Amino acid sequence: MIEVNNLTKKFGRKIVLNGVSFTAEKGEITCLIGVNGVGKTTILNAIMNLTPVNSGKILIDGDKIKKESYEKITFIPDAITMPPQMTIAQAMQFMQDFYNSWNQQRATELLGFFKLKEEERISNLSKGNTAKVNLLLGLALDVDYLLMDEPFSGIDIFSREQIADVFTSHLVEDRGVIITTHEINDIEHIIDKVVLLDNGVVSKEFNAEEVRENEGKSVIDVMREVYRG
Ligand SMILES: Nc1ncnc2c1ncn2[C@@H]1O[C@H](COP(=O)(O)OP(=O)(O)OP(=O)(O)O)[C@@H](O)[C@H]1O
Repeated sequence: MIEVNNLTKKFGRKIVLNGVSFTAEKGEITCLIGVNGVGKTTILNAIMNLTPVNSGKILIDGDKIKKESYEKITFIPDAITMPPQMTIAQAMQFMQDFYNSWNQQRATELLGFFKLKEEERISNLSKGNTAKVNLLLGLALDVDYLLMDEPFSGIDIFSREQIADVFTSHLVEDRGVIITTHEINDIEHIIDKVVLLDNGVVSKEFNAEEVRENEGKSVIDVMREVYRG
């Protein structure tokens, strides 16, 4: 489990996170939702220890993040970090050379799932296919937790659906996934837990299925209540 406890973060005098707490379980997809600039990326960076925080505590399976933690948690940023002149095959080789946790079998399966061609250059890919390669490079690592920043942002409906399908497949099951988004159209069905962020705090944390069953409400219904008051 990832536990985020009372996280505060300031940039200069601007308070971006003002006591954010939530948990994300293994085997579940947790979605951090909030408008642009609410601090979603900052939270992921804080979990990975990529940005200093002012206060608060983050635990991964009960431990503070340490060197070994990077073998069980990975961060997939919202833009691909591989040089554009690389082919997909070269990017995969790079990852294999760099990470002990690279799983070539899963990578090959993901290539097929996303219908990507290894010999294609990253610079020649469409936006949707670039997003898929970016996800492939992260999902092919044998890690327990995956953090993904806006994996559905700015891509067409068919690519969104294909990416959503990968989340409900065996390629992701059993892992703990945290994704961020500012809109949940087309992806509501893949989400287990929702963390709504507003004004530097968690305004609501809930299980999507429970709210659907017990209150007959969709995630969007709850968002409307929270954000529109
Ligand atoms: N390095 C930085 N220096 C100063 N301010 C920053 C820095 N990084 C982020 N911020 C500010 O912190 C706030 C939160 O940024 P963050 O990128 O975490 O938001 P977000 O919710 O991920 O937004 P988006 O949906 O646009 O990606 C924003 O107001 C942003 O301008």
